[in-house]
Amino acid sequence: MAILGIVGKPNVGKSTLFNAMTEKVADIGNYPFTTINPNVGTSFVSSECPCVELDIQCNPNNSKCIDGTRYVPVEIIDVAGLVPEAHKGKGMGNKFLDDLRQADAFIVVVDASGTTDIEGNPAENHDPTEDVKFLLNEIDMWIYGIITKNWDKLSRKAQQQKNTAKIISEQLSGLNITEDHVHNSTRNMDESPIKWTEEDLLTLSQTLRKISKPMLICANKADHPNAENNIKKLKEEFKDYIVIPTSAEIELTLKRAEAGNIIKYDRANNDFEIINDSLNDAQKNALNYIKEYLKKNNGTGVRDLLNNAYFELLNMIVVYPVEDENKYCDKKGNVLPDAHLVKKGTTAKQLAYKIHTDIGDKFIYAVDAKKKIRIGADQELKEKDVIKIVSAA
Ligand SMILES: Nc1nc2c(ncn2[C@@H]2O[C@H](COP(=O)(O)OP(=O)(O)OP(=O)(O)O)[C@@H](O)[C@H]2O)c(=O)[nH]1
Repeated sequence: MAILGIVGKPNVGKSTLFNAMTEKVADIGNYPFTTINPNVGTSFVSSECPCVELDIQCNPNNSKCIDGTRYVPVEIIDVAGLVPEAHKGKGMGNKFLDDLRQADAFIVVVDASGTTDIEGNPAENHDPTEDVKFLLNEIDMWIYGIITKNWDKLSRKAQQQKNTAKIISEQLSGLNITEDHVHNSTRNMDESPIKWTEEDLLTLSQTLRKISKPMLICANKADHPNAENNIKKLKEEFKDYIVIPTSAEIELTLKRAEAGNIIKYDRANNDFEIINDSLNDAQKNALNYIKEYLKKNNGTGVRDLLNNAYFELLNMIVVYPVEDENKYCDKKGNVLPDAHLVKKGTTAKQLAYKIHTDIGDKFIYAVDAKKKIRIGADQELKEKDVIKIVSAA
């Protein structure tokens, strides 16, 4: 499963966002945490369940379906400890970088209200585009640090063996950087690595960061009056990135009000209903303000953030393997039991391998259950496909 890391300087709202994403609510269910690490949590991406289109009742097993929306669990890491020069081991530098290594993609959280300076202290009119640049630079410098460790020796070895890409990718092992990535990134550089300048190595680090750590920008505290301008600025400055305005605070408030049986939160429609009639005026006013905010901004942005991270940035789709293509169920009769998040381009046979190595090894063909047609091993799957895999017994 692809893991998403939340990063950003202190006080931008990372913990608030992490809690808003990962705190359990009764409705969505109690997923056991897969790890005992307190900064790792389970959240959900959501997409329309095929039960709507097929007009059937589903009984999900590995995910939840609420009013036709399927919630598929994903893992989130709160990567705490980013301070300037974290790459040199300042603050919790090494822990920060270790967590970062585990993430397949990350959400860069910035304070769109401009009320925290580069180190996370209270400020006025701070420009959040600076924070994004600072974070990218930290990661570049971290990669640069790894590549250039023992560079003299390493570059000579690469030169002798005429296999620069292999040697650099080995040096960066654990970062999802392949030999091909390095090969493509060094295409325009001198053939002899011993001739590379510091600038060449920095550019290489940047290119490798872009390949190995896709990111999107979360413009948090979007509820603050100064946020609008800063969000515009972020979108203009980082045209190649997805920028999502969020109010983690409002999302967390709603989630806790839901857990406390004060409201019924209708996530799909960005609305809620108050179900507790003992609220005081201040509480009612706060909830009315939030209702207006949701209407005006199409929600708190937190759901968009997760969906964009998985469906756009990581290019994933949700597919539904079944064992009976007529009843859309597994052996026990559970209808549309499992939702699998897979990379766009995943083939029927690759899905078989994801379910079980044995099923992959003995794959014969698959069936598109919605269309009731046979599909071959190399057929690429589409969003919301319901697939039966036929394998040799
Ligand atoms: N207005 C507003 N305030 C927010 C929002 N999210 C977080 N905050 C506030 O910002 C402050 C910092 O939030 P945290 O979640 O602790 O920030 P952090 O990035 O985890 O900070 P560190 O733990 O120091 O790294 C708190 O006072 C939050 O209440 C938001 O969406 N809107």
